Formats: sequence, structure tokens, C-alpha cells
Amino acid sequence: MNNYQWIWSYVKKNKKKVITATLILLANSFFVVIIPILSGRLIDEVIENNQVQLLVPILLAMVGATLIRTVTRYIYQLLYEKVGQDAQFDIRQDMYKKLQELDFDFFNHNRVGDIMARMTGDMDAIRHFVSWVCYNIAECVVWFVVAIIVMMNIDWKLTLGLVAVTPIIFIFTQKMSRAAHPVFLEIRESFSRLNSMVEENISGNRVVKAFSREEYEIEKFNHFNNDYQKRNLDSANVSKKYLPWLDGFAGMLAVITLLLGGLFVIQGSMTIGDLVAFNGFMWLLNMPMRMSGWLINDVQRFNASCVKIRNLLKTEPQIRVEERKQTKKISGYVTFKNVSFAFSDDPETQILKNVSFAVRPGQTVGILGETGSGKSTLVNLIARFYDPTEGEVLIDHVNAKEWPVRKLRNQISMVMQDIFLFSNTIEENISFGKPFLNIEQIQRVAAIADAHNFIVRMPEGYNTIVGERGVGLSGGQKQRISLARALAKDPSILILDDTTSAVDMETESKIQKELNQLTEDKTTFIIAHRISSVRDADFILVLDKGEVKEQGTHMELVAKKGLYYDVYKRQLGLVEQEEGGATIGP
Ligand SMILES: Nc1ncnc2c1ncn2[C@@H]1O[C@H](COP(=O)(O)OP(=O)(O)OP(=O)(O)O)[C@@H](O)[C@H]1O
Repeated sequence: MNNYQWIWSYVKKNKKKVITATLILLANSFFVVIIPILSGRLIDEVIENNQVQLLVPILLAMVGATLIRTVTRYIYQLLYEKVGQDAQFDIRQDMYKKLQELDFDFFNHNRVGDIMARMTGDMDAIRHFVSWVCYNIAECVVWFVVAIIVMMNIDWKLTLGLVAVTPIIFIFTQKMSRAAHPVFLEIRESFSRLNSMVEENISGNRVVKAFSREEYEIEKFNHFNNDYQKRNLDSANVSKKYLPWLDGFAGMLAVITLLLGGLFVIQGSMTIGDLVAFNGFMWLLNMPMRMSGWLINDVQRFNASCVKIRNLLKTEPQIRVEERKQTKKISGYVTFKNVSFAFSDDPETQILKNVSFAVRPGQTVGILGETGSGKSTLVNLIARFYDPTEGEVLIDHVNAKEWPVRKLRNQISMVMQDIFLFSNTIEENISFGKPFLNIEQIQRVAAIADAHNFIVRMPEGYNTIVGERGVGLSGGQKQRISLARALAKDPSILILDDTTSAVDMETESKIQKELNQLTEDKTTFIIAHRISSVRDADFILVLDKGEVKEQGTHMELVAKKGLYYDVYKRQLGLVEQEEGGATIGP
């Protein structure tokens, strides 16, 4: 399918509007050509033949034709605009749906700025093509053809003289089109890079300021800005190279008309009125030639944007969000059977190696390990953000791949390490996974997450806007709101990835007590660096470079005197120092 067939698939639902607009455009061409004909008649009949009584009717006809031409043009312009806006609306919706469908792997490899450039600039290039470029091309073609037919009827010799120039113009437009295509692709790429850079700078503005790297960022921006400018200048150079020729040939038409036409009038084979009419038709031939260069640029911009948008729409997630046969509620059995995993961009490096364990509903699993040992990756496999490269993850004894992804994720709550709150009220943020919760239910989960007390002290309580454009929250406060959000979903499986790392130990133990009651029937995974966060778990997995090196309860692992015991000893020492030598038993 080429780009034109593709855009037609979005436009065809408005087929009637397109046909109506095109018919009006065709009818409009009658009023476009009638005006030069009337001006020719005015010269021949009124001035040459002295038929003064025809002056007013001809003038009225000219005014009427101009009026109808203006009104009908306005109508079809509006219709094309509506079709373009509808197509843009549908494509934008498809893109947004696609973005919801795409998985972690896609977002790992695509920059936000690049995606935003597609959703904005590229979308607009497509709307511009349907709403403006299409009818301009149609106008150019129709007016050109109609003008030629009428001119042939008036004087075929002079018309042939003018038409002789058109093949040269055709060759130039073809050359320009070929030269412009790669340049416009590069412009779109460069715009994406510029957009991504600015997006990253804005998101990371605090880091930039903290490291006083403003100058470096400005230099970096200038580099991308220069590149974007250069690409645009390249496109201007293509235009500069060809447009003067197109303009020049278009200008030659006037010279040919005056030269040949003048000669014919002197010879008496043509009337002055016909020559005036011919001259009036000149812009109908001129305009398509002059416009062709600009239209080619717009068509190439459309093609470049189509490539970017269609590539996104064509991208398939590795994990398909489609309905499979399992539809029952999850009880919470989680089993890893010889699971290994590598990211798609680095298949050689195994992030998880031969991981096996089994959890029953209601059990709590602690996961401990150095940073980068694969803890987050392991829990990401449970919610199917990725699928294992080897082995199986079983949920309720059924391969996770057999579960419909949305149903599976609906029953799993995850508090991720990178906390993201939407620019919305605290209430809406907490009930994000389970809309229509009443305020009592929201307050209950907030209390369990030890968030209720600080929320009610905020200016608007639960209606306080947080997130990007809202009030600032501390790291610990954000963690507690996101814990409340996870609990609000009342999941069968609860995953807490470093959820209490930013809260003090006292608050952590308060939260744990509350959680213990709430999670009696849930399977809970707690990833933590602090022994205190996992010591009460039913069993603990100790990860080292993607392998489960130790597995057991706190007491068993301490007794084993292995990796876990080393961490325990180190942390115990720290606590002892903090508490002035008080001993904490296993
Ligand atoms: N998208 C990715 N592509 C390639 N490698 C990745 C990706 N995400 C993580 N990794 C790598 O996978 C390894 C495990 O990462 P993971 O986030 O699971 O570790 P972790 O144990 O949770 O670490 P931390 O305690 O710091 O959160 C790391 O070496 C990391 O560099």
C-alpha cells in the first residue's frame, strides 16, 4: 500500500464530501474561465463593435461569475478542510491507541520527543495535504485543462505555442520532486531529534541546574538547532534551484502570447478581444506552473510524515494485548520454572538465569540483591511487561502467556521504582486503577499506606492537584500515594518495588503492619535493599547477577551464613551504630 492508498483508507468514509467538493470545484472552473471570455467579449462587442447596450449585462455577468466563483470556492475549501480534519482525527486516535498497545520494549527504544513530533508536526503535514494540497492540485489540473480546451477553441495555433512549454515544466517538476523527497525525510528526522533533546532538557531541568550544565545544554541544543536549520536550508536550496526555472517558463507564456498573439492580430487572424481573453487565461496556465514547485514540497513533506506515522502504526508489540481463553479470577499462585531473560537489544546478556521458585496465594516473597541483579526485571515478567526468553512463568498454574494481558494486569498491582503521578487530584491518582471508588475507600487505602495524615494537611486535601503541574511532594509522600494507588485496585498479586525506600524505618514498620492484615489473601512481592523490609516474608529470594543464589526464610538464610547473612550483618552493624550499640537479634 502506498502513502496515497493509505491516506485514502482514512478519507474514504468521507467519500461523499470529497465527491461533492470535487464536483463543486469542477463547476467552479466554469466561472473561472467565463471571466476572461467575458472580458474578451467586452473588448470586441462593446468597444470594437460599439454595442454599448451590452456593457451593463457583460459587467453584471462578470460580477455574478466572480461572486459565484468566490462562494463555491469557499464551500469546497471548507469541505476539504473538514475531510482533512476528520482524517487527522482518526489517524491521531489510531496512533494514540497504538501507543497504549505498545509494550515496554517499544518505549525502551523510542524517545518521547520523537513520538511527540509524530503526534504533532507529522500529523499536521498530513492534514495540510488532505485539506489544502489536494484541492490545490485538483484546481491546478482542472483549470489548466479547461483553460487549454477553451483556448484551443479560440485559437489553436497560439494555444499550441503555449502548450509547447509544458513538457519542459513537467521535466523540471519531476526533477524537483526527486531532489526534495530525501531532504524532507531528513527534515522530519532532524525535527524529531531536536524535539527529543528539548523534551529531555525540560524533564531533566533539575539535574541540569544541579550540575550547572546549562551552557553545555545550550551548546547541545545549538548543535541540533543548527542541524535542523541546515536541513531546512537544504530544502530551500532545492527550491531555489528549480523554482526560478519554473517561474521563468511560466513568465515565458506571457511573452509567447504577446508575441504570437500580437502577430495574429496584426495579420487579422485574431481579434483584440480574443487576445485579451487569452491574456486573461494566462494565469490559469501560469498558476499551476508556479504552484507546482510549492505543491511538490508539500507532497514530499506529506510523504516524509507518512513514513514516520505509518512506521509507528505498523509497529507490533511483542506482547499482544489480546483476549485469550483464561478469564477467571486469579488466586495468586506464581511459579517460575527455569526462567531466563535477555533484553531484545542485547540477547547475549542474560539478565535472569534459570530462576525457579513457587509462591502460594497469601504468601509474601522478599527479593533482595545488589542493584542491577535483576529484581525489577523478575517482577516485570509476572505482569508480562516482558516474556521470558526461556522457561515459563505460571500464574495459577497456567502459563502467563495464556492469560489475557489486560485481565492479568487488572489483578496485579505494582508500585514501580520510578514513581509517576498524573497531573490530577490525589483522589483521582489513588483511584486510577479502580475508578468510581468512593472517598471512604480511597481514604482507607491511603491510611494503610500512611498517606492519609499528610494528605488531609494539604491545602485542598484529597482534591489537591499533584504531579507535573501540581504541588510538590517529597519522595516518601509520592511512594505512599503510589502504594495507596496499588492497594486501591484490590489485586490478587501485589508487587512493591523498593516502595518504602524513601520513608523512615518507623513509617515503614507502620505500613508493614497495616499491609500484613490487608495482604492475608494476596500474593505479595517486596523488593527491597533493607533487611527490615523483607525479614517477615514467608520466603526470601537472594538474587546475584540474575541468579537466585539463596532462597528461604529470614532465619534460614541467617543460619546459612551466605550472601544474605553478609548483608544482614552489614545492616545490623549500621543499626547498632545508629542505636548506640543495641543488639538486634535475627
Ligand atoms: N531496557 C533495558 N535494556 C537493556 N538492559 C536493561 C534494561 N533495563 C534494565 N537493564 C539491565 O538489566 C539489569 C537488571 O536490571 P533491574 O532493573 O532488573 O535490576 P534491579 O536488581 O532491579 O536493580 P535496582 O536494585 O538498582 O533497582 C541491569 O544490569 C540493567 O542494566
